[in-house]
Amino acid sequence: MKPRRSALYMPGANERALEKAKTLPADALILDLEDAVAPDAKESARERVCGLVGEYGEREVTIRVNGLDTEWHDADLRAAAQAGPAAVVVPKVNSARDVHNIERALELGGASEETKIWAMVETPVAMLHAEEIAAASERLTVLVMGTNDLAKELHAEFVPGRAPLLGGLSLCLLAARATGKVILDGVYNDVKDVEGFEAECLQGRQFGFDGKTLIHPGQIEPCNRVFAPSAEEIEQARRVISAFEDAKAEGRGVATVDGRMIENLHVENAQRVLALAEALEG
Ligand SMILES: CC(C)(COP(=O)(O)OP(=O)(O)OC[C@H]1O[C@@H](n2cnc3c(N)ncnc32)[C@H](O)[C@@H]1OP(=O)(O)O)[C@@H](O)C(=O)NCCC(=O)NCCSC(=O)C[C@H](O)C(=O)O
Ligand SMILES: [Mg+2]
Repeated sequence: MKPRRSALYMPGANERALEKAKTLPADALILDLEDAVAPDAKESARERVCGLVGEYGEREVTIRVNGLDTEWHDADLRAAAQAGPAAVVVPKVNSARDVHNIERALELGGASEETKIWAMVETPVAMLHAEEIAAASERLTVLVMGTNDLAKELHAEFVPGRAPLLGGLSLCLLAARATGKVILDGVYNDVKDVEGFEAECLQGRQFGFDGKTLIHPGQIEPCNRVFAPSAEEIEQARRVISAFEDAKAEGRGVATVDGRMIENLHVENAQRVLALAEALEG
């Protein structure tokens, strides 16, 4: 299991941030050529970012290219295919056909099979097509929520608890789980609001997201903490597995731990918790 608790965006035009990220403990990095880069800096940012892909050690390094309907998209994908990041992050993916076009462009650009597609889902159409997007390709491994664009398109307001966005978040989560893909939550814009940020991480985790996308180094530590299993959860997972093993040895398919029923499905959850804990240790 590959931990994706935290994925930090870095503007591709910001040399200082790109340098600083070499020492930041985010699980994944998203070198951004889209929203955070002004039009007249797109080409220099593309060159810089593609040259930096190998500079961040073990972490998963991805490149966010410009959207399919922009003048920069084709050149971004060609350059990314050659640079060989862990994934290209493509904004505003709206259909299976979009995914197929990205896949074809990567193949034509000579991308290695190791370079995956992370599709950003951030429009009303994408919410309604989430399953076909997620299922469109084996190369597509991760869905990434774009909650700023989604709120804009919905004419929704940002409110604590994100009630206006919950329908879209749920549809994308259902699509990710139905197709066996990883899914990352959207960004939290107020980089000074630590409490609000942590509450949103917790909400994302409780919903079932695998991790969250971030915009500032200060968001990494709380995000990694919230999305990692706690010592109590690890201990509980071990107890669940052990109680079920004992029950099975006695010919029973059900056990209890602290008065709660344990069946095979709870064991699968416990195994997932332990797998993530081990991946984080290792
Ligand atoms: C949000 C920011 C503009 C805040 O910038 P600033 O006020 O300059 O931050 P600080 O002074 O607190 O920075 C402290 C140090 O940290 C470095 N830094 C800041 N941000 C990053 C980063 N993202 N990665 C790496 N390093 C970073 C600064 O350089 C300072 O370093 P030092 O000088 O050594 O102390 C800024 O944080 C920022 O630009 N964030 C990223 C914005 C971004 O990428 N936006 C696009 C992605 S989000 C998106 O597109 C949403 C999605 O599509 C949707 O629809 O929802
Ligand atoms: Mg967006």
